Amino acid sequence: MASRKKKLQGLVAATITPMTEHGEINFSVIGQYVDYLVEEQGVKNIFVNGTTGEGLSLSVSERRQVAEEWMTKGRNKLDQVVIHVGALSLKESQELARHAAEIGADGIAVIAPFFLKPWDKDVLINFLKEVAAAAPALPFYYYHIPALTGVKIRAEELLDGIQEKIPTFQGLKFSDTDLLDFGQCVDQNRERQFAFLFGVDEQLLSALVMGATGAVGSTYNYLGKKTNQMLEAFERKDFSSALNHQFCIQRFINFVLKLGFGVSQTKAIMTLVSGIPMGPPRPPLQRASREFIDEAKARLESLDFLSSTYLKDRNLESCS
Ligand SMILES: CC(=O)N[C@H](C=O)[C@@H](O)[C@H](O)[C@H](O)CO
Ligand SMILES: CC(=O)C(=O)O
Repeated sequence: MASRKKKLQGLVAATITPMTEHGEINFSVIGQYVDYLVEEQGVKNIFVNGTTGEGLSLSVSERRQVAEEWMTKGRNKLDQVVIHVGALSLKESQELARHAAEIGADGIAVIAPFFLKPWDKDVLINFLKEVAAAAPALPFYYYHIPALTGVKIRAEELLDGIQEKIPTFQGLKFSDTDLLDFGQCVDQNRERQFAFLFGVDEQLLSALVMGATGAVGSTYNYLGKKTNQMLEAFERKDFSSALNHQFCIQRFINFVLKLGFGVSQTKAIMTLVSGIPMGPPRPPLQRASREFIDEAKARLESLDFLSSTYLKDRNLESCS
């Protein structure tokens, strides 16, 4: 049985893996990154080596080192560190799961294998079970991201009876816009203490209404503070101000989505907002264009997401 420490709640930043200009991992800024998340964004949970962290583009050895560095630098500062250990090779995934347990992580998460794919629920559960069994004391989260894995097995179906197969199952990270599926995951598991973590940042408010207990996302790296204000408004049942916060966040995300938004752009935006150099992404991803950076910066400023004194006197559609 997994050690039932406190349930993973609130915002979880999907960490970026900082890189040098030469494409090597830049471990030296991770300590600063932890402080930035905690102090500037009010975010104390992280999800390491996921989509945003380019986990699948790193070698197993790099993934181990990145996880270790976050554990070391996060000690006594972060609440929970969840390590994504999904891989195409079950062996590698198990190795990473065992390693996460050894270094004292708070949980592991796994995506569906996406090259030779599981074709139905039982096949997928069997794969996940083998990974979970390699870290029998760690809470296990299934990371549902069908648009990227191509594995479209509904989460609701997967969760049906999952605890009998995977005793350490503790929750779901749901990165999809199907709120029927998400709502049914919550509705059908009310008796269980699962964490329901939503992963589409621009739609989080709707997921909160549907019962989300928290959220994992890339934008919480730099919009954590803003999103926390939305969570607080929701908690005190001030839905109109929660909606204002969500619309404000949407205006930014909508803007960058139209320019073309992914991991490379997340790295550029985080560099801009935090001042911590995140570096380029690893191929096949390409660094964000100069035009993207300039436009994103102007937008961040106009929404008052970037502290900029010179803009203060202008007529802003400020969100604060
Ligand atoms: C595909 C992807 O990376 N999704 C992220 C998490 O799952 C989100 O945090 C998005 O980056 C965010 O919602 C913006 O679309
Ligand atoms: C967003 C997210 O959860 C990830 O990057 O894996």
